[in-house]
Amino acid sequence: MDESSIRLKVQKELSPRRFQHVCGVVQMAEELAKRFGSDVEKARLAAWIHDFAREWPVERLTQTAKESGVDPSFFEVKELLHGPIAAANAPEWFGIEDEDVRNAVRYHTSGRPGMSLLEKIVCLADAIEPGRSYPGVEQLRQIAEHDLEEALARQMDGTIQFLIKCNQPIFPLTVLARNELWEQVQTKKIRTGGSVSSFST
Ligand SMILES: Nc1ncnc2c1ncn2[C@@H]1O[C@H](COP(=O)(O)OP(=O)(O)O)[C@@H](O)[C@H]1O
Repeated sequence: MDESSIRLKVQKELSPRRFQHVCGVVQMAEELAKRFGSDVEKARLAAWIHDFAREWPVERLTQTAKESGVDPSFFEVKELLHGPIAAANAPEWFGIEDEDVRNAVRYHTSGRPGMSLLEKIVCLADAIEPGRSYPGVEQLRQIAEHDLEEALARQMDGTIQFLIKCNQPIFPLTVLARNELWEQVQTKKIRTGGSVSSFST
């Protein structure tokens, strides 16, 4: 399926507001892919399909997730199911077989340890696309100008803090991803002789 057919299929599935968000993620993912040397086409494809099932009712999400063989851990946090569902069905729905693209879709909300460059890009693009407005997003965009890992680590810190404040469960892979990203940031700074500044949201 070509990109414009995928775009149309996604548009039909989503509310105008959500579709606008997806367009923003595509734009941001392309920008980040160019900036950090990833495959632009793959970044755009993952961004187009990442929220395909985002507006489905929870019954449909759980039913489809079961039928699609989604990892049981995702059932603990229903808000995360739409990613793995789109990833599992990407070959059938969009003709997308690429494992890196599908993993970027699967983990776009939660992240995971050992994220590929493409996974990091899609995850961050989702959080800082031009339509997003929340305290701290501008600072994340500034950091994303030069450091993908630091921007993503700080974004995950923000999500974790938000979930704690709301007494919500935190998907364990997010914590592992966050720890690993900070380690990557520190290692990079030590190598280049810089320091990590503290940051408040
Ligand atoms: N790591 C996580 N662990 C648990 N719940 C999460 C996590 N990340 C996000 N969520 C929940 O999922 C919801 C949707 O997250 P969001 O990033 O807005 O997803 P999307 O980009 O798919 O719209 C959040 O409001 C939050 O309740």
